[in-house]
Amino acid sequence: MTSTPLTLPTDGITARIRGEGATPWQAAVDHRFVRELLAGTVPDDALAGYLLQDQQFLDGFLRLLGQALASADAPASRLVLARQLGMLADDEQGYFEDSLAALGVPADVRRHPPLLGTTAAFQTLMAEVVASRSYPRLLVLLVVMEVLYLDWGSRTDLGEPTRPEHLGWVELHRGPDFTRWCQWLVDELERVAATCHPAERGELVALGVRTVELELAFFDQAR
Ligand SMILES: Cc1ncc(CN)c(N)n1
Repeated sequence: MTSTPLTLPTDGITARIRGEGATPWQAAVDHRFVRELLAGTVPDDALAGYLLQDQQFLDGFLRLLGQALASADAPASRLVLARQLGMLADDEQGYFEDSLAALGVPADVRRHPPLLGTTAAFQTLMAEVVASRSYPRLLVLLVVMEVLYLDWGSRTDLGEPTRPEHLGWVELHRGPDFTRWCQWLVDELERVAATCHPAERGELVALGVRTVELELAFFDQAR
């Protein structure tokens, strides 16, 4: 269940983050919300509540990606990040709009959703890392946020949902394009972290584990 469709160097920083954050990582990938989403049994109010929070998370995530683009040390990296930003603005934002409408969330709630505690904590963490402009730190957050989602999205042992609101969220987090993006993020973090001082690598691992813990809390908040 903790396997990943990615190739991770066994002695790399990604493996260290996954190792030191193994308990919350595994709990998130096997969360009740994930199991019900993949089985197609998640209650509408739980999914709507989660999506209202995640749409606010997306705004911080876009800033994170935008700062990574600005901080990247190579033009080729900027192009990869720019393509992903475009995908999120089109496909992911479109999914939110269609699904929140299909779930019957009133327009005024969609416009002014409540901001819950873990979402606010995520926004604070993302803002802190954006302000640092540190490409390795930005990559740590992106790797955890994306690879953890790839890990649950790639599970095949929990069923296959049929409703578009369920399947759409799964499809955004699995498959060849998302896997390629996650592998690129991992490779980029490994490349950049290899040039960091060992003490800085230790700080990056701690930042990664803190992010894993917030991912678990985000699912707990939903269900
Ligand atoms: C909370 C959270 N973490 C990660 C992802 C994947 N981009 C997400 N949509 N939401």
